[in-house]
Amino acid sequence: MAQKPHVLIFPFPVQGHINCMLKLAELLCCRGLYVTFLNSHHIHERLLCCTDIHYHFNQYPTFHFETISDGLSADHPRTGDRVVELFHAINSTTKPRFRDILLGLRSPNGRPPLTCIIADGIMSFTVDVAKELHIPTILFRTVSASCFWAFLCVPKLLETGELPFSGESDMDRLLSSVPGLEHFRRRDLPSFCRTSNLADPGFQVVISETLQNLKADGLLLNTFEDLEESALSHIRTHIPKLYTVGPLHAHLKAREASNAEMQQPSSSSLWKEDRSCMAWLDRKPLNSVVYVSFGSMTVLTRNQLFEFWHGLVNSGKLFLWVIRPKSVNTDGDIPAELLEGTRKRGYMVGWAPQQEVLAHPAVGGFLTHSGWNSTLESIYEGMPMICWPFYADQQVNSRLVGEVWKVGLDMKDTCERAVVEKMIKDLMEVRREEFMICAKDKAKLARRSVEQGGSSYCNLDRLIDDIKIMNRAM
Ligand SMILES: O=c1ccn([C@@H]2O[C@H](COP(=O)(O)OP(=O)(O)O[C@H]3O[C@H](CO)[C@@H](O)[C@H](O)[C@H]3O)[C@@H](O)[C@H]2O)c(=O)[nH]1
Ligand SMILES: C[C@H]1CC[C@@H]2C(C(=O)O)=CO[C@@H](O)[C@@H]21
Repeated sequence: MAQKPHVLIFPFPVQGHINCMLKLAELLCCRGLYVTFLNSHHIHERLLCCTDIHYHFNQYPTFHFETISDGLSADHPRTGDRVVELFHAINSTTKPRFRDILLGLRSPNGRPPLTCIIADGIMSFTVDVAKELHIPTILFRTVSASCFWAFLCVPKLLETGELPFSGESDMDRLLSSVPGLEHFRRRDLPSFCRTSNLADPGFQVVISETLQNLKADGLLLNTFEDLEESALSHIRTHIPKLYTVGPLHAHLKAREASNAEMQQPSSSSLWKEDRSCMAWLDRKPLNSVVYVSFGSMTVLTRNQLFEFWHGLVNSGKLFLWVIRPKSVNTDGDIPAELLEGTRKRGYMVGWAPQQEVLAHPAVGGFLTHSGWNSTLESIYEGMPMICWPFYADQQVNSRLVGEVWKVGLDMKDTCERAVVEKMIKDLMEVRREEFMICAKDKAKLARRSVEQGGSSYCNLDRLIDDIKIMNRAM
């Protein structure tokens, strides 16, 4: 009889990628598959220091962590503004070492040989290395289907002359030459497209990675059919083997709810969660608090910090704000009215248990950078959003929120205090009803997708069946 399948999961080493790929790993372990999860040394150390992840995964005898260098020094900030350095380091250091890891996993100690790889779609070198060793690879792109579609359309946009555009010119012009991008303006394209220089390294990396994704044996997306129907149907014309299995955090929760033996989900935070904010929320009225977080990679200028801060204080609403260590320079004087407004109505933490915060009855709105995990977590909780995208896919996601799903407001490209104040008042009071109707509707669809018989539930089954077929063919 064939041994159980063994999958190597290899995320790009940043928080937003680790979170959803660990959820996938756990879902596969629940179904009895062997999983080796390949972390960078840096990420792994942070996880060990900030979470009980080792203890949590001990419940799965088929799970195993491996580590590899990301090629950067320990003190590199690994923030969004310096992500190109991470790409270069991975290319020069991680890529050659990845081959050795695969060779070692062909006959690992006490575990079956590798059946296939599920690697991050932004590291498509994995497909080439695996092909050499005759190992199938499914890529997991952790962005929205809509963003992935926008990336796939870049060659067409170049051909029709809609790209490149120079500087900040005519940013509100709607795109018109490519099907599936009708709702998007220039400013809603991934931030890497905001360049007149086609040799720009950020632009080059993401576009060439996206085109390379077509050579994998399949593509996984952390989304669900009812949320991004149009983008998904366009992608399928290029990639028929497409598995939508999201929202993964909810998918795992649903499996846990139906299996009394499974432990509660574990945190995979790279910073220590400050749980004191939960007690603060417990003392606040229903739907009264604006939760503010810009994710794991955003950096703010001092001016942006103060604009947001004034806007929040002037809105008169309660707010819980995550200010990640080293994400902004907070040295120097802080205006007295901000300190006073925060003392009366605010609470700040370095890192929060975000999924629990979004599920808390006191929270009524989310001011977010529109990272894809945060967007899905908010959708799942029926939480309306104000979006201030920082970079990459976030410009696309915030347009989906404001214009396509109508579950909030897109504040992109400004954070003037008056705009922040007005949008908070609109979200929490003036236009609350209209946002809540759409948000509740999307939340219902999200929950249905991960229940037995739902699209993501069935697609995960299909993924596992396909992995079993690969295993038999070995
Ligand atoms: O105080 C906090 C703040 C965030 N989170 C969690 O951290 C994750 C953040 O992920 P995401 O919202 O996707 O943002 P980034 O960390 O910025 O993620 C990167 O990866 C994402 C997936 O590809 C992209 O969408 C983003 O643009 C990219 O910056 C989420 O699961 C949050 O729940 C916490 O647990 N506590
Ligand atoms: C590091 C960022 C550059 C591109 C990556 C990405 C993707 O297109 O897959 C999305 O968000 C970021 O985390 C990645």
